[in-house]
Amino acid sequence: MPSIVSVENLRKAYPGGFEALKGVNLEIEEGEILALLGPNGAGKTTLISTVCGITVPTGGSITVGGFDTLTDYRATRDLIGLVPQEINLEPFETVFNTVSFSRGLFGKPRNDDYINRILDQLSLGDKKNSKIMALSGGMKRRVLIAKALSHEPRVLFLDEPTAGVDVELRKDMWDVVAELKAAGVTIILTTHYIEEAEAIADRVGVINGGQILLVQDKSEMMAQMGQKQLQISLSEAVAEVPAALAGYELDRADDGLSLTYTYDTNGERTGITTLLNDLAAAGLTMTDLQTKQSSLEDIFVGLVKETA
Ligand SMILES: Nc1ncnc2c1ncn2[C@@H]1O[C@H](COP(=O)(O)OP(=O)(O)OP(=O)(O)O)[C@@H](O)[C@H]1O
Repeated sequence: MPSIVSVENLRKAYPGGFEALKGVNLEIEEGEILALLGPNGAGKTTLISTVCGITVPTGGSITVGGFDTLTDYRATRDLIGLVPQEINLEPFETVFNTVSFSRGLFGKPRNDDYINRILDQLSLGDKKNSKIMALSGGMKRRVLIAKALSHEPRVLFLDEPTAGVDVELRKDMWDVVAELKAAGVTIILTTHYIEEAEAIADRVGVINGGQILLVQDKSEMMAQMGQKQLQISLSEAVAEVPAALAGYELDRADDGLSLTYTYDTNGERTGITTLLNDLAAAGLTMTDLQTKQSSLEDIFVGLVKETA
């Protein structure tokens, strides 16, 4: 699939010298949902702002729909909708006008049918004449999405769409995102929530310290999550893994009191039975066994720790 957004060696140093982006490369495919996962201060908002032309990079280049964000700013900005983290709506304005004005700001001719369609799609149809101040927090977030879609962008950036939102509303937002994807919009969202990335993304990018550490298909991540670990507690510490068990690639704990065996739950055989027999044959006595499923969270925490 062709890239709709292409980010090459992107750098951003803020005045004062702090480098929030340190050479980011990222290809976003048309029609996908990409989740950018990263801890506070990782550079997610800076990356989005730079692609949207709000923040000027100090190095590298970005194209959107083939246009350069610096030399063809207008063309790229027209292709992008941005849903910001903060709710910044005019409280006394109606929902319809809020969204329709936003379209006007992009120089697009008035199109009430289109605005009504997105309001319906976001379940705001019956609120179109309500004032913003009369809406719940969840509805205000939907208005932000409607505003971002008002000029018919092809790419939608959602910056922490469900931060501070309750579980039910979060699921609601996930449904909205899935519907937008079905309507052909490419979606990039930033999130702290690993389960959010797991639930809705096609691909997941992990960002930390201004660098993209990994971008992977969610299904590949699922395959990684298929890995399980068996922790074997021993009655006596071992100084090293016995040579007879070398084939199992066991990890020895620092105190020598346990060994961890990693196996693939998707495989035909786990190898556990033979391992336990070989352990006994090597003269080791077990006091306990524990299994642990590695999750996207483990992968994420491990990656972020490595680069901390
Ligand atoms: N205008 C600015 N001037 C100086 N430093 C900034 C500025 N904006 C952001 N930073 C710094 O750049 C780093 C990345 O910030 P950014 O907001 O992009 O992170 P983030 O991943 O979006 O974090 P969060 O999840 O907390 O929103 C942070 O260390 C932040 O303090």
